Amino acid sequence: MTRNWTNPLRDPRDKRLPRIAGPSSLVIFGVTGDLSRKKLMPAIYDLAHRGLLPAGFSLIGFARREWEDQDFGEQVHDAVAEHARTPFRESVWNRLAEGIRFVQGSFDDDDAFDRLAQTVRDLDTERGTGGNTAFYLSIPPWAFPVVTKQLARCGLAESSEDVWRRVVIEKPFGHDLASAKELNAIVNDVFPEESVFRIDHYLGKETVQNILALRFANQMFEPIWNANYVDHVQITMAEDIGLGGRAGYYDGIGAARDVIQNHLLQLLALTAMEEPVSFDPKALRSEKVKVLGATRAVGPLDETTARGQYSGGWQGGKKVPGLLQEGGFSKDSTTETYAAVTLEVQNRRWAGVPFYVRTGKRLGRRVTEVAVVFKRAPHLPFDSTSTEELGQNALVIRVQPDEGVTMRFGSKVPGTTMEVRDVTMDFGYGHAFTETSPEAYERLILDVLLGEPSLFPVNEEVELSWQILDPVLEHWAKGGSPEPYQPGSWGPPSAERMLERSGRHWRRP
Ligand SMILES: NC(=O)C1=CN([C@@H]2O[C@H](COP(=O)(O)OP(=O)(O)OC[C@H]3O[C@@H](n4cnc5c(N)ncnc54)[C@H](OP(=O)(O)O)[C@@H]3O)[C@@H](O)[C@H]2O)C=CC1
Ligand SMILES: O=C1O[C@H](COP(=O)(O)O)[C@@H](O)[C@H](O)[C@H]1O
Repeated sequence: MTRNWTNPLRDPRDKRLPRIAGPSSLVIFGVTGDLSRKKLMPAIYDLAHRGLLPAGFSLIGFARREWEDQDFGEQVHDAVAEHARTPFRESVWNRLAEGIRFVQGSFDDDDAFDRLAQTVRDLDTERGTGGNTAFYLSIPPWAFPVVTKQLARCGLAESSEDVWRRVVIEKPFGHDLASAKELNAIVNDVFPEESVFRIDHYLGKETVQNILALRFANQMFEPIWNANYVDHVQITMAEDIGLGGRAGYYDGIGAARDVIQNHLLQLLALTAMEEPVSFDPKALRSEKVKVLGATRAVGPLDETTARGQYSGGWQGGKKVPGLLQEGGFSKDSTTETYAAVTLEVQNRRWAGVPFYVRTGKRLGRRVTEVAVVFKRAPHLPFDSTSTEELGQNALVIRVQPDEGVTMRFGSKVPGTTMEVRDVTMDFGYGHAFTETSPEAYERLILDVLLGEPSLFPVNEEVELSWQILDPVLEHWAKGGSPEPYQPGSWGPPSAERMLERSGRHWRRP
């Protein structure tokens, strides 16, 4: 017997309200993993709490542990208690718990997948899920093909007119262009492209979606959003945490594959693309494909890129290990934890404008931002001493943690002389809105259940992103070890030199 989750106060005709998913269940592979515990299970609870899950919604965990449904339920409970964003409500939890099931097995275990297929059928009968099922592959990238093939073998990948089946694949999708193409072929052999949801959780962030609103809902930015006015763009994703506990995934992958190939190139695409004719998923993706197709890494690569690895030292008053001392990393690992690349979008709008992208672990602070830095005014009718403290105008999209937008420009310093100094004007989500942002995974899981594809990159985007990055990765592969950098710093010295060569500097956000 299932109960309805829908909020009776909601008017289904109100277009501003999020849609509620139809009858369905979600299977998570890798439920004992970091992502599932910190993000996926809490996001499902948050969706339930907001009344956005359908009656009879069911959650199936698949993992190697010898668990019963109840043990898995306890794991979900603990993850929710620790990481959910909405308050814990017994009534919400009880309804969610009714639909929690667990299937024990490993990826090469045919019997386990057959049991999974039976569980999906049982849930349709018991809870009215309609057999509609999304399979979330929150597992190491090497396992994407094997799990996809298992789903095909046991008939779980087959949709029909009445029943949908969707697969959600985490990143990184492949480790270079050739392997991404191979993986796409395997996945598309099993699931039609419209049933494949490749996750890039940055696209689920409000502040990232706001890039398009900022650019295309306003008149004042677009006229100057081009090479005539923009000097360069800096895209930064800095983290202060290290990689303790993540060696199994990260060693051999590194910062560029982990983050630049996906999140940062998506940020670049949204910043640089042309206006889509509509917000229809096809129109949106086609503009992203065009801009990624025009993007190249600029050389000579030993001057225009930088690659580093954090060493041991002091960070925030605490002694922290270097990457080579973190558990599970090989003692001679050449995996980079810092990567910076110079890119150019080779079209009329952006010709000659460098896009500098960088990411790193154990940096000075956690911050993600897109900074569009403008050219200097062609003429300054002031004494040179009056403008000593005037920098370049900039528009900074603050993705996180202090979400908002900053505009930097020169202003007269109050007083009897004409002195101009940089000031900033801020828009902050916390001040401007009473509404809270859903967590990225919450939005994306809901979109999967709704079959709404706009926020998921298509295979062409993934492949073009590898095409951009591959020459850099090949160059680095020839070059030996990454350069060490101090924890709490802003990366290796080569990253500073990379910009200094053109008289520019990285921002210190
Ligand atoms: N963690 C994060 O912050 C983010 C992760 N991602 C992506 O999410 C995915 C998962 O990452 P993460 O959670 O960190 O990885 P973890 O290493 O923490 O988890 C991997 C999961 O896969 C399971 N697993 C591994 N091998 C098998 C097998 N042979 N049979 C059954 N289960 C198996 C593990 O089970 P067991 O416990 O039995 O080993 C575990 O549950 C990756 O693709 C990653 O790129 C994306 C964005 C952020
Ligand atoms: O995809 C990833 O993202 C996280 C950072 O996510 P954020 O939303 O907190 O910015 C990063 O730590 C991880 O290495 C990477 O796989």
